[in-house]
Amino acid sequence: METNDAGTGTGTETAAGTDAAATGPDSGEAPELTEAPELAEIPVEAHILPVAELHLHIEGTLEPELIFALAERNGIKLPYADLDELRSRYEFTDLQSFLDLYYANMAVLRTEQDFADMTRAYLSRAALAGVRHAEIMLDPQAHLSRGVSLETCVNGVASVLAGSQEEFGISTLLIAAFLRDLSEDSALEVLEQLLALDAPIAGIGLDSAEVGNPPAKFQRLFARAKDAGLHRIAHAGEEGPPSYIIDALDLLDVERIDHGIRCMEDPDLVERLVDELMPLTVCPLSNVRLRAVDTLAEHPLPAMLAAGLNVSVNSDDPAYFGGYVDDNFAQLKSVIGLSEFDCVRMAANSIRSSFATDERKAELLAELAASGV
Ligand SMILES: Nc1ncnc2[nH]cnc12
Ligand SMILES: [Zn+2]
Repeated sequence: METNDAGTGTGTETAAGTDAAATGPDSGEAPELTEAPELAEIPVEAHILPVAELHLHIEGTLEPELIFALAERNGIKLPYADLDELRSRYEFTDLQSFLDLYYANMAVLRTEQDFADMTRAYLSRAALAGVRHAEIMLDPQAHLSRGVSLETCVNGVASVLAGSQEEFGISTLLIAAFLRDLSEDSALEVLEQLLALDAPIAGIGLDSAEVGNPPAKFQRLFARAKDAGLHRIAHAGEEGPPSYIIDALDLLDVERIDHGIRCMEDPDLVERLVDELMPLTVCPLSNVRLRAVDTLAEHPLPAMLAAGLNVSVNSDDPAYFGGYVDDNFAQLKSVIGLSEFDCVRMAANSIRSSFATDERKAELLAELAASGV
């Protein structure tokens, strides 16, 4: 088997080849992982609320153990000697410093089996965190640019999502996220390929380097997605200014804003978001690790709740940011004294703001009401 070097992936390449066989490992049945990745330590919580996870990048769930296991299976030489050396890189100064490592580590994802194993690992951990519905983003362009085909990444993830309710008790939807530091033409090309494949996607998202890549760049993409009957979400106001949130609403017609924390700098925008009940998928541990806020104690979430915004708690890239949804809730409780009432309120927000069917939402809200908190 060929040995590939990791560490060269980037979110700034143009989507290119789509033939995994050209650069991937030997074709044929992938061997099962011999060693199951160890789960992160699960905090013992008195109450784990049933929630919907609405902001989750599946590639951001690649735990260090799984990165090493997949590298070994695929004959890829990692630029880290061991787990400790890899973990020592998890000190981020901003979004881009994280994205560099996030894209580099994707080098270990070569086959459908790899994408399936990553997805299964997330769902088994998420079930313990109380996640009962998950809307999962996948970055197809980040795989195409490495020579991994759309079919490989989409089928690998989707094959596990298809059975997620039976296997993990989690209903799921797949969202194709587009890299905003690439061109709109590249995104449109990939969206057309996804539609031609009849890929099981419920919507599109917009992620990667925010500043300098405003929503205005992607108006044709979002119009096409709406035309195709797809849901629409976008990262906005994570590092970018409040005007990016306004433009995501006005120019992209999004149904949810991912992050959105910088809305608090614009009182008129806050009033509008409250009036429109616009969901904001907040990721507290992510914001601290990417230095969007200095400390959890200074996170705007309490002010957002006080303003009446429709906020939910999400994990973003849990393998990189120190925790899953339950960890986010636990730290919010212990550090900023978030009340049980606000936790339940945000759990209900997450369910109501999801793209699940009305029937599934009713089921989950009943489960939340019966959870005894
Ligand atoms: N927090 C984040 N912001 C923008 N793009 C991302 N891709 C993965 N995580 C992201
Ligand atoms: Zn995100």
